[in-house]
Amino acid sequence: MRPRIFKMDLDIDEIATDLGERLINDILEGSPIDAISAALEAGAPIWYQNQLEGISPLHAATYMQDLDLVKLLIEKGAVWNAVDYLKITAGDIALSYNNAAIYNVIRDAGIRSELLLGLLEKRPLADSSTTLILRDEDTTASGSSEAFLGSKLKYLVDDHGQDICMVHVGGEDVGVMMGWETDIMRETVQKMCNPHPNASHLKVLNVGFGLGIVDGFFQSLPNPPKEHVIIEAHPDVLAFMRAKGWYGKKGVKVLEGRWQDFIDSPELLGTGGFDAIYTDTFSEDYTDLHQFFEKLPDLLADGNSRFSFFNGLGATNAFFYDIYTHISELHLEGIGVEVTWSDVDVSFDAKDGRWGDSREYFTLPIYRLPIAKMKAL
Ligand SMILES: C[S@@+](CC[C@H](N)C(=O)[O-])C[C@H]1O[C@@H](n2cnc3c(N)ncnc32)[C@H](O)[C@@H]1O
Repeated sequence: MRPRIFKMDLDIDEIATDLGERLINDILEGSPIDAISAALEAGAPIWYQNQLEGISPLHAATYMQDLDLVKLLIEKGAVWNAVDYLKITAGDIALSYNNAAIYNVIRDAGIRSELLLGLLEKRPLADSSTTLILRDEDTTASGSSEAFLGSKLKYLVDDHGQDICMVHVGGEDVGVMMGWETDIMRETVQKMCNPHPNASHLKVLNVGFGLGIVDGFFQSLPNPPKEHVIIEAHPDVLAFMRAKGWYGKKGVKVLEGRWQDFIDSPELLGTGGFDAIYTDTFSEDYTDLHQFFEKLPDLLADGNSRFSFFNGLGATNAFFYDIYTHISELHLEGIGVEVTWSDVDVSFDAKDGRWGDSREYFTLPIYRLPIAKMKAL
């Protein structure tokens, strides 16, 4: 029996390879949609990625800019987030052709499938080599909260004078927070607090201190917050905060621990709600962010209160970044919170050595900054 089963497996592999290669070639040669549809009906594997470049039928149809075929393939279950050997998705190809119609079809398929599956499990690695980038499992300090909170952090200033908080992950340094994000943090505080009807007595909540950049901007407002709560979980960051005098600042209250430990506690719920809430953690994934979103109705003071978060998931690929941005908007909308987005140009120093030898976790030229508010009833 065994050799025969083995032989059958081989045959099936060969047939799938043959049909898959043929399917992709036919698409690239412009075969009519009816012929492609018939090939799929006859068993040509829609999931196949060719041997030469690792492209899928969806990549091929997108290269051909054939909207109807793209729709058909999506309808038949094409893998919307397959990446070829160069880590390019069909969405990236549509983007490079500036083909909005095809791009939207693929992006919406991605959004639907992620919403359906409910959860985007693990934060993607910049150098992921799997096909399913959004679901990459990462148990290191960059993707596992437990591993991160048990790791040693380094605070340093690089050759460009940039402040960095670093963690060492499997042979490489990863920035937990880097000085180049200062413009993002400045803009975020401006957009959350200026103007605000409670500007003279703001109540602010920030989750994740890092380098203290965003907290520094809150403190630099013309009227520093009346109450400024900071939740921080990492012992090395807490030591840094103590050394920099944050525990003694007027109005500042440091809650030592994970936000999950405090989210339902009287320390937060007893404040009567916050005027501005920001969250920017590390090693957490979209699932955690989504859980935080769901607590917002209890945490925001009123219709003037604003929420923002570091929108950095998927930020090494324009297509995945767009998917995360849309999914967060849809989830926030689902809990009655509406988001407006603005762009922050972060391309200015991209080639200016801001990464050094560390992992590049944000390689896009534009940061999409969210400002969210409870919808008026
Ligand atoms: C990217 S940094 C924040 C940077 C900050 N926005 C700034 O302007 O400098 C992330 C911070 O979140 C902290 N952190 C990670 N997971 C956390 C959690 N579950 N609860 C609270 N803090 C967390 C990390 O220790 C780190 O200090």
